[in-house]
Amino acid sequence: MRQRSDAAVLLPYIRRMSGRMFWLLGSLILMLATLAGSMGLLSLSGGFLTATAIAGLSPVTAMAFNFFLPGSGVRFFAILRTASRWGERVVTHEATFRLIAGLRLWLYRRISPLAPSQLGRWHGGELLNRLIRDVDALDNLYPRLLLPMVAAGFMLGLAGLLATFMLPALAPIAWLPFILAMLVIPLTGWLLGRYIAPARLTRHAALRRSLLDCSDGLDDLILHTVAWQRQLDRTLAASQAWLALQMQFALRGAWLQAGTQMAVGLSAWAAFGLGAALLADDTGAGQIDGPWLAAIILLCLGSMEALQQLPTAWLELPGTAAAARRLDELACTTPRPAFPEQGAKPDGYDLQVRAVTFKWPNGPAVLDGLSLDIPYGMHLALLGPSGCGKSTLSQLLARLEDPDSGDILLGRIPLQAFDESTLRHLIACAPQDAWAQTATLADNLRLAAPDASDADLHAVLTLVGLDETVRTWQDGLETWVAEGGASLSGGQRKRLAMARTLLRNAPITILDEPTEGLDTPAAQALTTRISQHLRGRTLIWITHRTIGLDAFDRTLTMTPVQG
Ligand SMILES: Nc1ncnc2c1ncn2[C@@H]1O[C@H](COP(=O)(O)OP(=O)(O)OP(=O)(O)O)[C@@H](O)[C@H]1O
Repeated sequence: MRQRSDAAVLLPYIRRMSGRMFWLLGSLILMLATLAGSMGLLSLSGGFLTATAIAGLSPVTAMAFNFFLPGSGVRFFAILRTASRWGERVVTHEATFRLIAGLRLWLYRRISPLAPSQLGRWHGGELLNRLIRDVDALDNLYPRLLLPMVAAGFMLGLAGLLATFMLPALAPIAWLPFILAMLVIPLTGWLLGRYIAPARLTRHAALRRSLLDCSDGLDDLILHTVAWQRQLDRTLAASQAWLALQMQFALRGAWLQAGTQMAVGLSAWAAFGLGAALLADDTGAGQIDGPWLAAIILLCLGSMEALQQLPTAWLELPGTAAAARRLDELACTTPRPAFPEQGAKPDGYDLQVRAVTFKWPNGPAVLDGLSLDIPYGMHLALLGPSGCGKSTLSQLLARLEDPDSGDILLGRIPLQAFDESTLRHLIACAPQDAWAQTATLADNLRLAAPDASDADLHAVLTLVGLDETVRTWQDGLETWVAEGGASLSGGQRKRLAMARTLLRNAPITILDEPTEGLDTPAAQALTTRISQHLRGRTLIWITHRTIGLDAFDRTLTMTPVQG
């Protein structure tokens, strides 16, 4: 498939600026004022100093010379430059933060409906990279490229017009900074950055992935010395590859910057050479006098102020487009289980699985024509050998995935008819892999029920057999849980996730391997307690263990799909 051009990729991101027009316009006006201040200050000062020097040649002209008008002009430009520079920084930062925050929000909205298996396509580090680094890369587009381009185009065009009007012979030189800004720098920068800027981005992503693998798999990797050494070597190689590109990129940026400065310097010298030949003599013959010529030369030099951001911004532009492409890839993924905005209301809580088949993308066929009735209030134990599809069925029931064919009905209504919020209120599910947020224990529980009181939390912890332990901890419910639940034992993490699910008080609860990591008496006690607690509501209990199964209304043993 042909890759879309950088312009086509970036256009939608430029359109997204429209919501922040007020801030962007403010930023542009202040940027223009800063440039006018800087260029005016330099040019007027040059003209003023030259005029003062000439006036000082004779006492008569020195006495008659008006210092006050140009002096107040210099003061005006100096104050304008300082004040507008400060304002421009404040407003441009505000505009950028708002744009980037809006962009992040847009991206989160696009990816939040994606199923875990869809997001699982990306390495965790890669996802992080796209959410952080790629979004940040787009700030090159707004405050470093588009706004300075518009401001430079306007001011350098104006300066070119002014200089041409004052001395038409200087026109080719006076328009040089404008041509640099609008043509030479964009073209050279884009060509120089065409391959290196996107490669810099992908190498950085590779480095981040490798580093995250180091930290995520630290325990395992250290235990396998060879693997650890190999991982370190890989990370070091990724780091060196990225640094090499950084160096090349910086070098190209420096050359482009130096080339721009040299061109501006040469234009000032050319203006000096050409203007000197046209300088008015004592009799007044000639096209321009000394102070005006000095003003024009310094105006040429002052144009560097308008140009200085552009080389790096253009060099980075292909990288910015690459970042936008990577964001598009994420944002344009169609959510597989798509939920309606306004869904059906439940008419009873009986679950019916009708001839369901399911195969994971690039994976095995897991369910082949499965049919199952789970009337409301039934406690069902789901057993079967590892890999037969128990967790997959729970994901279909919770609508994290949709069946390839067949239907799942809740109160005779297909699951697809419910909006997400309604469905999540009806079916609570604790997946097999228990996850914990880096927060306090109470915060982790209140993810499911933000208004739950401490008494509610203790009650649900008692149910899962964790309350006694928590009460022995110095900070009790306020105990800090380390990243991914690393400060908890496997069994504690599991029970925390289960407690969170039970807090939801849903009519249907699915618990995947709830007794994993518990000894037999503890597993038996937990099964009995939860079964009693959920009596009258539906419970689907996925397990390998046969402990406490007499508490269930029905036991179903799944078998792997053949072939
Ligand atoms: N997200 C996924 N992407 C691709 N394949 C998957 C995914 N999840 C599960 N599978 C595959 O589907 C099959 C059924 O897995 P599942 O987790 O449902 O089995 P299970 O019966 O719950 O196993 P266990 O008792 O070991 O938890 C397995 O072959 C597994 O490799």
